[in-house]
Amino acid sequence: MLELRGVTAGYGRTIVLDDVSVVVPTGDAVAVMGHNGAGKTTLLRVAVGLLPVRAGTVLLDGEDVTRLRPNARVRRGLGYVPQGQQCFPQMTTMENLQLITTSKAEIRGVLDTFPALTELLSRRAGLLSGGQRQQLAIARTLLTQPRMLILDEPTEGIQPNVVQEIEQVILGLTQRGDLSVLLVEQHVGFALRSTGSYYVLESGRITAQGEGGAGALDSVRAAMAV
Ligand SMILES: Nc1ncnc2c1ncn2[C@@H]1O[C@H](COP(=O)(O)OP(=O)(O)OP(=O)(O)O)[C@@H](O)[C@H]1O
Repeated sequence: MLELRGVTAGYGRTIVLDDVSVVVPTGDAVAVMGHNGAGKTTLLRVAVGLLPVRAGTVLLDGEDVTRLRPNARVRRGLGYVPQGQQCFPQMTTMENLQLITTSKAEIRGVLDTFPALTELLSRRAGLLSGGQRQQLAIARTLLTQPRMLILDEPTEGIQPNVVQEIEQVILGLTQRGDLSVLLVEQHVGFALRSTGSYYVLESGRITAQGEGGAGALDSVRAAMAV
């Protein structure tokens, strides 16, 4: 379980998150939605330890990790896929995976989740499509064996015709049951389909929260229209 409790954080003199609390229960998937600049990425950076809090606490499986560095949080089971399909472009798909593990069994395991990558193992990551690179970025993070996966706008910058492919992959991950997922998304319909509960973040504050599913669409749209 990941819990952000009363978190305030920002950059320089600017406060971006103001007393924000979010809970991702073990095995569940939670979406955070909000307009551009609402503070979604900042929230994830705080969760991962890339940005210190000014007030509040970050708990991972009940342990206070607020002062722990990102690598210590990764060792405790946190996996982070930042925006932008980040991989090493000059290296092949396989080399990108082998930077995380040389275990053939583990790589085979992750390729079962991303069969589209199997055909692309010898292709340089820089030559993959955005959707393929996103799958590689998620696959690399899964190889670190996270219990809590944090995804920052995985469908951003992906061609509309492959967004659905990414959505299916993420849906599979959120339904695995052994993985908790915190997902930041602008595609409200997709975010609600793939998660059990949601938060709306606007101007650094949580303005709505509830259970996910198609029934929540109107409430979320109303909260985001304000
Ligand atoms: N490194 C930084 N230094 C200063 N201000 C920043 C920095 N990163 C983000 N901000 C500001 O913090 C605010 C929140 O940004 P953040 O990226 O968290 O929002 P977001 O909801 O993820 O937006 P988007 O959907 O556009 O990614 C914005 O006003 C942004 O300009």
